[in-house]
This record gives sequence, C-alpha cells and structure tokens, in this order.
Amino acid sequence: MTKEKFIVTADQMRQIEARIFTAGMPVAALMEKVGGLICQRLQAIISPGKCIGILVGPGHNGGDALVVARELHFRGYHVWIYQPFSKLKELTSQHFQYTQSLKIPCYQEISQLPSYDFLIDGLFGFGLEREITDSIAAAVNYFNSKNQPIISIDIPSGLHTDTGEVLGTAIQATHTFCLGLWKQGLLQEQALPYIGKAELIDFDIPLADIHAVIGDIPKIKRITQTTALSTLPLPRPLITHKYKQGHLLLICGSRRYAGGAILTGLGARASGVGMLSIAVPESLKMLLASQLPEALIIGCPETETGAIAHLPFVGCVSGSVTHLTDLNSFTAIACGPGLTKDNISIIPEIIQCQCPLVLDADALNILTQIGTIPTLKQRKSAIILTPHTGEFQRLFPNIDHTDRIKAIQTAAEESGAIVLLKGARTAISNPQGNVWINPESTPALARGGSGDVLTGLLGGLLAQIMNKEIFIEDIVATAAWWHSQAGILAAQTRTELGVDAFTLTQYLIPVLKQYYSERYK
Ligand SMILES: NC(=O)C1=CN([C@@H]2O[C@H](COP(=O)(O)OP(=O)(O)OC[C@H]3O[C@@H](n4cnc5c(N)ncnc54)[C@H](O)[C@@H]3O)[C@@H](O)[C@H]2O)[C@@H](O)CC1
Ligand SMILES: [K+]
Repeated sequence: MTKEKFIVTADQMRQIEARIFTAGMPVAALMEKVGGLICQRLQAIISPGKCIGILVGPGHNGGDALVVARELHFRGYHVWIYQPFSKLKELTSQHFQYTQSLKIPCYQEISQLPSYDFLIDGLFGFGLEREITDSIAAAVNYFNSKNQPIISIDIPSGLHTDTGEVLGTAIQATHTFCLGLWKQGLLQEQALPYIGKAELIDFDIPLADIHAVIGDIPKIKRITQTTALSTLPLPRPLITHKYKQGHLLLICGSRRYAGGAILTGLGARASGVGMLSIAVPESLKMLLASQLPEALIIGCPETETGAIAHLPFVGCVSGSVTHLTDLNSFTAIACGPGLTKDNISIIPEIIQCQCPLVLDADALNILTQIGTIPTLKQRKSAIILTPHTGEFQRLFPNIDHTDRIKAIQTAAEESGAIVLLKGARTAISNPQGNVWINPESTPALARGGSGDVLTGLLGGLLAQIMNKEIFIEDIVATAAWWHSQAGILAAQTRTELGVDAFTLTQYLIPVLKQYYSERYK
C-alpha cells in the first residue's frame, strides 16, 4: 500500500485533516468512516459475545471510541464505557449521549468497572498536549496492571505523537490501530514497549492532501517492502560481467577479532557483489581464503598485536610495502569490523579515498579518537557511518539523542555523512535531513557480529548501485531492511535465541527469495 511509507507529526496530520474538512468532507462522516473501519478489524480479532471495555477521552479519539462502542454493541458484544471527563468536544458529546440512550453501561470510577476480555483505548490521540496526571494517570496504570489485551486507537494514550515519549504515563497496548498515516512517535524506539502489534487503518486520505502538507518528496519516510525491493540490483542485466556488478573492498579483522572479518565477508557475499576483495592482517589470510574462496584476500602487514599496520595500496603511506593496487580503483569500500583500535593511522588514509565509504565499529571508534568528523565534509564521494547508540554518543557527544530522528539529522548535517543509527528502529539520515526509518526488526539481532553482517551487505549493495540512478541513502535503507527481515525470518524458524550472526548470513538469500519466487520458479 503506497501510504505505508509516509510518516507524519501531529501538526502535519492536523493540517492534512483540515484540508479534507475544508474540501467539504463532514467531520462526523469521517469519524463514522474511521470508526467503521476500526470495527471491521476488531471483529476479525475478537469473537462475538466477548466483553469489551471502551476507554473514552474528551476529544475526537474518544469520539472514534464511542462510534466503535455503539457498533460493537449492535454486533453482539458486551460493551461498557469508561468516561471520566466532565467536558467533551461537541461531536464526542453527541456520540456519548447516544450510547447512553442505548443503555450501554458507563462508569467514571475504576473501582466500579466490571471485568472484561479486551479494552479499546480511545482516551487520547494526536491531541494529547500535556502530561496525563491524577485520576486519569491512576486509571491508565490500573488498566496496564490487568494484563488483558488493549487495542489503542491511533496511538497508545500517553505517548507523544512525534517523539514517542511517555507523557506522565501511557497505555501499554497489545495492538495499535494507527489512523490514516503513520504517526512519527510510533517509529521511535522509546515508544516500542507501548505499541504492541501496529497496523495502519487506511481511510482514503487523498494523496494530493498528503503531498500538499509533507511535500512531494517527504522528509521522513518508512522503509517498506516496496521501497526496499525497488532499489535492489535485481534483476541483473542479461549481459554483464563481474566488474560491472561492483568491486567492494572490505578492510576488517585482526588476530583478536578474526570472526568479524568472516562475518563481514559473508554479508558482502550475500549482496551479490561482482568482485569482493578483503584486506586483513597477513596472519588471517589463509583463514579468510578458506571461508570465502571467491574473494581476493589481501594480506596486510600487521602490528605486534595482530592489527592491520599498513594498507598495501597506492596512495597509502605504507613504507616499504609492495603496492598492490589503487585504493580508488574499488567501487566502494567498507571498513571497521574487528579492526581494534591498535593502529589508528589507517583511518585518515582510507578517508582520503575517492570512492563511497562505509565506516563501522572500530573505524568509528578511531574516528572519535582522532577527531576527524569535521574533515569528512571535504570528501567528494559519499561516506556512511553506521554507529549503534553507544558509538553514536561517542562520535557526537554534543547531540541529544532522546529524539533519535532529530539526532541523526543533526549528526548527518554536521558531518556531511549519511548516518545510520542502529537499533530496534534503525534510522538513516542524509546530510540534507532526509530520513528513512526501518519499522520492523527483532531483538534476535541484538547479538555480537550482526552489525558486521550489515556492513558487508551494505558495502556490497553500494558497490552494485554506483552507476545507477539510486540515491545512496535509499540503498542504505534497503540494506537495513534486508538485514532485519533476514533476522525476523531466522527468529521465526529458530526462535530469538537462535539467530547468531553466522546463522543470520544464511537467511539473507532465503528471505529475499520469497519475494522473487515467481522469477525463480
Ligand atoms: N478530526 C477528525 O475528524 C478525525 C480525528 N480522528 C481522531 O481524532 C483524534 C484527534 O482528536 P483531537 O484533536 O480531538 O485530540 P484527542 O482526542 O487526542 O484529545 C484532545 C482532547 O484531550 C484534552 N487533553 C489533551 N491532553 C490532555 C491531558 N494530558 N489530560 C487531560 N486532557 C487532555 C484536550 O484538551 C482535548 O480536549 C485522532 O487521534 C483520531 O483518533 C480520526 O478519527 C480521523 C478523523
Ligand atoms: K488512543
């Protein structure tokens, strides 16, 4: 569905709705339509005869909930209403009056509430403007303590629509039915424990109204299957050769962290890149060659501790080392996993290369140590930084990361880099502040080595799209999506405990293949 990729703030949603109402759609008709759609979904989840408590707030979120209460009442459910407010918006008040004429039981005190099988949360939507306090906060905490399923309308009540922060307290929903367009707060990590399973209820907002408010090319987008697949280098051209499919150089590994180099290599292998070269310390050469026979393994002189001491490439200050090839002859370079911080001198050399560059893990730690972030802007080609939260904080100590979206926009603007901040909701920003958010992942990926796999995969994709008309941040988003989808498939088959980084590499192709089953029949 095309609307799945849009993300809006409360203010943008208000503007979009205002356009619809100005164009003539009656507010009451829209509420009726939305309530009807919510009911259809509820009927698919909840069997008739169940007891459903409806939490009604003072605004139109409460109005939606009252339409739902009325419809479920007529569909044979046992419905009661909790409505503790003395003042309701006019339309909400009318719906409330009608539910009372239908003799749907209504309560103001939690101590009076009957038992229930499900709760529908219509306390607050995108109109929440301050902290939930006093008796309402106590009620929210009471409902959360009951451990019964709660379905939130639009957004769990208590969450800030834009930042996902908890304002006072918030409903811990098992399902969230987001209305019309995805609210930004639902894509923020801090909101995750409150959202449950989230789905979009599409109520036919005209695309023209969406674009009029958020622009022709929206600033913040959700990665979807469609957006991700559209950038993959598939199908391949019928006539091609290996160098046309990109030549990726990985610079990774140390005697201490040999596995990091293997995992990065396996991630790159799954990307389908035409040629793969891997620069590792000399003593790892045989190991890498045995694990990745298709790759060209470049043994580098090493420090006493077993880290790469010099890069044997033209353009690198490498003493007496024989120069193999030019660093700029690669289509893309990815560097960092398993390097250690034992030799910081290679990073400034790599940064000077003229091809697109991914820096991860120890490359980021070295970047922090030598303070080269400001110099990144001088590069002529793209640089992609892929920190997790800890690395991000070290790289950009002055940026507040409470709002992760704002944080990466600032970091990308300051550094001139594309910044991918890893996490449960990985987010990517380019220096102009265009953001992609990955809406699905699994905690199974919170495991040593899974980031190395992403670096290889991303490097390999990057190398393949360099001569195509694809924005680099779009392929970064695709790599994040592919990586997390592989994790999800692996966790479905093996549980969340069974997704070690090597296993993850084995799911990268199977997860993709399910989208291309027709082609490969
Ligand atoms: N405008 C429309 O016709 C549509 C609205 N929709 C629904 O309407 C919602 C937005 O409606 P509203 O703008 O009325 O906003 P809400 O229903 O989210 O709540 C706003 C009301 O809550 C009060 N309030 C805010 N914070 C409070 C707090 N901490 N403690 C106590 N009271 C507080 C405000 O004074 C106001 O009366 C959406 O989330 C969605 O559910 C959708 O049905 C789509 C159509
Ligand atoms: K709500």
